[in-house]
Amino acid sequence: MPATRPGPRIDPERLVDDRTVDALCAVSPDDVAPADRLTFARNVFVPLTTACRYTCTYCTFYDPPGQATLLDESDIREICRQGAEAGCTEALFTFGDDPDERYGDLHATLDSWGYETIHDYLRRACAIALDEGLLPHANPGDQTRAELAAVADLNASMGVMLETTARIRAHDGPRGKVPARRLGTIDLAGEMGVPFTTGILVGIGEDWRDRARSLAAIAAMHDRHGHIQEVIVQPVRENDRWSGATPNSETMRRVVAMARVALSEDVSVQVPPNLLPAEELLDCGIDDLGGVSPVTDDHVNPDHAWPAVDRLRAIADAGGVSLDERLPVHDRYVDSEWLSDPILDAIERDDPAGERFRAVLGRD
Ligand SMILES: O=c1nc2n(C[C@H](O)[C@H](O)[C@H](O)CO)c3cc(O)ccc3cc-2c(=O)[nH]1
Ligand SMILES: C[C@H]1O[C@@H](n2cnc3c(N)ncnc32)[C@H](O)[C@@H]1O
Ligand code: MET
Ligand code: SF4
Repeated sequence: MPATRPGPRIDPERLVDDRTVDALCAVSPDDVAPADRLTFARNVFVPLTTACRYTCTYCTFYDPPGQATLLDESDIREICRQGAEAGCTEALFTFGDDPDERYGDLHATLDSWGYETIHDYLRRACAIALDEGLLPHANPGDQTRAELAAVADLNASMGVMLETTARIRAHDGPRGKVPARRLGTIDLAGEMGVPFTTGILVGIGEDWRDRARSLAAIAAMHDRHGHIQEVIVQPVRENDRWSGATPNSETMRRVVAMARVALSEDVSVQVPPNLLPAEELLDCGIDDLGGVSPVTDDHVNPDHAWPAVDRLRAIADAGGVSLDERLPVHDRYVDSEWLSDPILDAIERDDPAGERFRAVLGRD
């Protein structure tokens, strides 16, 4: 049995009352106003390691012990260099949650490189990204305070998908994600003033009340700390490990509208344009299309290619709204209250990367 992941927990049942859930369950797309613009970011996806202590049954990203990959420094540098050359602004570090003791080889390799944990190595990876002219956005799953503190100042923003507050079969067993632990991470990030991305995964066994509760829990986190910059409403997609259907358009329309009503206006509602037809959601309150990559695959959903920016523009045109590029951290967080000196320096520096970052900010 793996040891339970340490760190704070927040019980979602205590955070959200039934009346709020009832009210959100009554929301329909007719209740929301369409946004007047769409934003997106250009990124590279850097899959630091495919080793993971969890085994979410919808996920093909993780590899079992003995088969997991670990990028070395030159791999990381090369991906980032290509991204910067292609005009990207973001290095998205998405990888397995804190690999446990089953992954002996990985820990031996990290040790031989001088790192105690994957979190220590993430700090190095973020430094490489900055050095190559990209802003890091790390998505490392559950975090303790010490782990967040070890990397927060080298990230423009960070994120963890809540997925759902519900207890579902996809997260069952000793290697299942614990919603209270995910909420604990989101809360910690708020306490530490980290601009944060989170979201829900739709269609993994949760019901409508669970969706409402999950969105209301995220809203409660934002009420506490003001740090939620965007909420991703993501449909689960079929793959070799998950044969359940993807949610249909009607479901996605209703859940996006629910997100728009649950969250305050300063929180963006994002849908991933490679996983669903975003055109069908423009009137339900989305205002962001997330990160797309001209260079790398979406390693979590590798069968779903990123659309080109021209395609995003066609989506925006179809809805009669503007399309604006943004940095991984949303504009309203680009100040010294939210960002560390190393990140602000990178944005303000008189070098090609700084110019690229400021040009994107100026366009917004
Ligand atoms: O689970 C997450 N996925 C994040 N994603 C990934 C994306 O939304 C999808 O979850 C994956 O690409 C899977 O299809 C991002 C993608 C971007 O291009 C830019 C930022 C993010 C941020 C997150 C994040 O914080 N958490
Ligand atoms: C990086 C994020 O990708 C999402 N994720 C994991 N597996 C799938 C899938 N089959 N379909 C869609 N999203 C998925 C989870 O929400 C995770 O947090
Ligand atoms: C590839 S999944 C994304 C990162 C992390 N393992 C999580 O589930 O939050
Ligand atoms: S979704 Fe993240 S936590 Fe779950 S198995 Fe995949 S990599 Fe691990």
